[in-house]
Amino acid sequence: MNKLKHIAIAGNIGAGKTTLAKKLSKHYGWHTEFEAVENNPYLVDFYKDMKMWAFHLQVYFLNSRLNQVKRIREDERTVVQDRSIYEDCYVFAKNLHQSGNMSDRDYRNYLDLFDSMSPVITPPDLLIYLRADIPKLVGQIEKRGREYEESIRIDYLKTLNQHYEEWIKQYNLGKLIIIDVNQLDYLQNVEDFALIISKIDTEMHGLFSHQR
Ligand SMILES: Nc1ncnc2c1ncn2[C@@H]1O[C@H](COP(=O)(O)OP(=O)(O)OP(=O)(O)O)[C@@H](O)[C@H]1O
Repeated sequence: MNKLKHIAIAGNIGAGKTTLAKKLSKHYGWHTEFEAVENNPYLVDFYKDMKMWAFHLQVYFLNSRLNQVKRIREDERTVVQDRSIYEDCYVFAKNLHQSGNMSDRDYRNYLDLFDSMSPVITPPDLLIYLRADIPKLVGQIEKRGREYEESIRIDYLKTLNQHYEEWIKQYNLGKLIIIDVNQLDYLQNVEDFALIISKIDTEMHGLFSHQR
């Protein structure tokens, strides 16, 4: 059996990471590490003015995610993490730079900081990427009704999705499961959740599980 100690769930805003992390935690008895959303001192300002707050927010997320990675490593339990540190850098920061919301010098500064941190970043044993198209993301963002997310534009979600696909195509730091969640409702539908469990069980116990 392949022991999984650190599982990370990756995916765009509204993909359903938190819901899945909670369900997996209940099913397997895994401990959870969630994103610090409510106490985030920059998120509300960032959505009002991305150009002004992009760098501050990215540094905040990078630090908070590094602390998560350290806690997970020190924890004896198996932990499921809601979003990996790689997404902050290779999806969100990259997207903000390419869209002109983060200047060249801020982006270089950020990448240097990420490089300096990289010796202490350990990748998850298993990464579960939730792939979702724009209508699904929009539907779920609307459903949860966070006021500060009302200003999110379709373009922003689209370019994030493109960066997600580029990143996942070359991801080779550990086991990877890609789940297309467009037609799934693993919160309400037992069969949909069972499908995900069977994929994870295959990685843990399967004859054909392999290191990518
Ligand atoms: N590195 C980042 N750069 C910019 N925004 C970020 C970053 N990381 C997280 N966020 C923002 O923080 C908020 C919370 O993250 P998100 O909604 O993706 O998590 P979640 O609530 O766990 O999502 P899910 O619906 O998949 O459970 C979102 O508005 C998201 O855009």
